[in-house]
Amino acid sequence: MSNRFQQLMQVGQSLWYDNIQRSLIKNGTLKRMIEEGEIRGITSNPTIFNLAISKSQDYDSAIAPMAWAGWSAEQIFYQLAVEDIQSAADLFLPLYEKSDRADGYVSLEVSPYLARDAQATVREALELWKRVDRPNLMIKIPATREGLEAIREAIAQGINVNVTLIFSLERYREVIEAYLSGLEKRVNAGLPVDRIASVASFFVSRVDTKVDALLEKLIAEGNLTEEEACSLMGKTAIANAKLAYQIFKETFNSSRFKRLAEKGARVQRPLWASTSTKNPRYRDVLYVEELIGPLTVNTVPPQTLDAFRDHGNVSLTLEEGVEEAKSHLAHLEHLGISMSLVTAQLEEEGVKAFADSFSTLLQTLTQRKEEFNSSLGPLARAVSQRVKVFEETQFIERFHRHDPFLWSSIPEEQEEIRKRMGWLEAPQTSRALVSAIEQFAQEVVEAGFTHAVLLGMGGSSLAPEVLRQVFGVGKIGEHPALDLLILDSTDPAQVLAVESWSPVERTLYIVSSKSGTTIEITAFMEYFWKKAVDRFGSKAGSHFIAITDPGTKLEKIAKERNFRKVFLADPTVGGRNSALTAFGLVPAGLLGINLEEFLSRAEQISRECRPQIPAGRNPGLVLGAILGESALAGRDKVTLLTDALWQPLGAWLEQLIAESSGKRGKGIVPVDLEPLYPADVYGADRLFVYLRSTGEKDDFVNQLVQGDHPVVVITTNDPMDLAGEFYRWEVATAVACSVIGVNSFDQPDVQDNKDRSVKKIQNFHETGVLEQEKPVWEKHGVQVFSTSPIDGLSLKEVVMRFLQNATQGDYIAINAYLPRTPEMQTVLGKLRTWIQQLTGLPTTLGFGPRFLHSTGQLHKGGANNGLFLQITADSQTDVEIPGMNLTFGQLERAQALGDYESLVARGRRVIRIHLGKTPHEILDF
Ligand SMILES: O=P(O)(O)OC[C@H]1O[C@](O)(CO)[C@@H](O)[C@@H]1O
Ligand SMILES: O=C[C@H](O)[C@H](O)COP(=O)(O)O
Repeated sequence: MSNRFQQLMQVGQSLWYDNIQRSLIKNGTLKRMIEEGEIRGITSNPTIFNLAISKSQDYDSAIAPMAWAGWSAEQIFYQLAVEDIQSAADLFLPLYEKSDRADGYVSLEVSPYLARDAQATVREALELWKRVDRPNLMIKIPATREGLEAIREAIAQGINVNVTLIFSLERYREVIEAYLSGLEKRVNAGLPVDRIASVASFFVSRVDTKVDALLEKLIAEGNLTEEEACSLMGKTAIANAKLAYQIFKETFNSSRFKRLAEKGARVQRPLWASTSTKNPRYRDVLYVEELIGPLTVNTVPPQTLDAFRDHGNVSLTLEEGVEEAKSHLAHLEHLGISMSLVTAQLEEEGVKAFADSFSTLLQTLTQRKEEFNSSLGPLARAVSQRVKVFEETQFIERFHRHDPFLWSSIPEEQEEIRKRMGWLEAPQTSRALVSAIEQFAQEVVEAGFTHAVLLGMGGSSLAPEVLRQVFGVGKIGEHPALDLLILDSTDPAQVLAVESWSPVERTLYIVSSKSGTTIEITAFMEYFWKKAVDRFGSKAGSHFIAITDPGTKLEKIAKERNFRKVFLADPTVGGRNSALTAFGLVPAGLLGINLEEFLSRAEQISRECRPQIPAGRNPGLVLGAILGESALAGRDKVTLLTDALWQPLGAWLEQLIAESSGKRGKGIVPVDLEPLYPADVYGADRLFVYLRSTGEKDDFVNQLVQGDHPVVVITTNDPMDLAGEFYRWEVATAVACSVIGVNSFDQPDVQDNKDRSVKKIQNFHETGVLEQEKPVWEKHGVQVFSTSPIDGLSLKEVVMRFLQNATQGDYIAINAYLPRTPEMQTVLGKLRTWIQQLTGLPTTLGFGPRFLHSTGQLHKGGANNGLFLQITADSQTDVEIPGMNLTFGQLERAQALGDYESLVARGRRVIRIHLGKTPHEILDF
């Protein structure tokens, strides 16, 4: 603590901060200021909140759900204010306790509209007291005539009161009287008074502003010399305050107060408010330096605090010049400046100014709310209705109780659901993993590892991939962290590409499988295990780790093979909800991400999703309402728009949304990385979600909104917010599934695909061929497979014929069993645009077998509104999978064929284009 702050405290004055702003709370500034001893309390008022909310974007993410839920501007304001006040109060709690409840208070003002209504003020004061629910809260009540009654009653009811807008000495006496009689009322009723705190905010600078102006007027009228006026200017406010302090001393030294003090009552400290210097000709710390004395508080705005920190002087000034103060005021009266008139006007103007600020704030909020609301366009009504229903039916309480009826009434499914809700608490429970992961990360970098290859599919691999792309490679202690590549393809070219990326002696292989039996992952493991054994012999295990559920086959293998480490995952969390468990956190730790901070971001949002929070303020719940209502309204294509930072998140969202929702003939179709088209091209089956950081797509979004397309904008720009997004979307997806009526936590149709592939492989082992139908079209080495005849002079024509089957509401999925290289993505991206131009329909692009663990479930289990263009090719090189009597190329083909058959079996519209050895550029129509 700097000397100045220490000295101030030693002479008995507490400095409070006349400022509140969400960013100060979130970014740790407030905590630091408290810990460094700069400030010992906080005051807010409607003007401060207006500034905080209207002039920043700090509150937008909180405003959004409330706006979508249809809340009024006033409801939104109180929610925001209460949140800030609660968070600030929590930060001050240690000081409150350490100072034996002398300091550490945070003030929240009642609505300025109620300043003339005693009863309504008390009602609101009690309501806010209850709602904020913090012992170190002070409710600010203006000291109007009507306010005095409210102050007395509020004190009598046992709440802490900061009496605000005191200007005159007469009113100050009345304020003290209200305080004392409020306490006496309690004592007479046999109630305790020792926990009641109160301050009387005596306004300072505004008095000078007003009196100085009157002095100027006297000069202008020729009734006062400039010299005399100058000797009077800038002195009235301090004189007034000094006399107020004398009243304080007198009253609280009285026997009346002593009787109360014996019962534990505390003095009502004078608080110097309005202490920023308004006249730039005056010293910027004038109203601090001149009012220093014991048992007082001075609340200062940021610029005054900065000035005091820089050059404030501390000496006991408050009791100096009391006589001069009296004669100063007498002099003014003599000049015809009536202090009672001045202070009455100030009170009137003060009430009006706060009411005006409040009105401006409500107008701003109304405007923001309308912007958010209009962005939902045709969905706005249904969404707000849905949130109301959530509130009425205690949806989120049931959600947190893991009530399976929210998703299914089938007993077996319910049993499974009950076991799959652990992710809700992951931001808290996963903290237990942090030190082990950090230690392990340190160990591997010290052992010389520089690369990690994660072998996983779907939920076990997509979160790590997003983490790598969003965060890049950080540091672990002094060492660079590991660079990370995901292998989630059985395409031989991709397996080889991963192999050549990773220097085998310095690569850690992470076998990541919840079930421990996923065929692709087993194949990858065997492939790299053999390489490691060939190279390191019995030490091969030290290059491998596993992340898996307890008791899986993988755990057993890992132990047998002496893996460097096995991280056991939480079995109550399903694969696609596992980002914040070991499946995401181990790779995150190896990338050098600060896990404590990462989890605390998730925790922040998880707190907003708790049952104690009103439904309309719950960001996950409201987003879920939007996704669900949108799907019910036929807008089942959730089209993801992203700024560069969040682009990688799309793939993770795709698997979460598609695999969770796409079943029983229903589902939400995520459309990721689709090229942008003019707004009028999109159909009425779209909901857009814009994951915004820099606002690159703001113009495009405006066009969409103007075109009446619903758009949800989520703005975050710190990579650490990824943790919160994982959580928000997990909640939202589960909620949306409940709205559309599907079980979010199973993937019934994935198994069918797997079974068919396994059967194909068995058959292959018996016959030596992978069984497939006859092509219905063939030219220049390219074959097309379909259940119905199809013809055309060229491949392009065949595809066009196939696409003629599409109608409004359909989507076209390109499912490519090809290596996921940038070149391939470009060619298939062009194909996507071509299809879109031809059909006007949404398109998706997935690489097999990766998408089988993502959108694959939706393709088969969702609504029958997909047309599937499966593409396969003969790989140029192939590689053996050790111990499986199979190559990766054969496995990939078996999976493609299984996928195709599974689609056909479900009556889906599908063709397979087999390119054979023909270069994929042929698809560039
Ligand atoms: O982690 P595992 O059990 O290997 O499963 C990988 C993926 O396969 C699925 O079970 C089915 O696609 C996903 O839900 C999961 O994320
Ligand atoms: O409690 C604090 C007061 O609301 C604040 O100090 C008023 O200051 P101002 O006169 O600078 O608006």
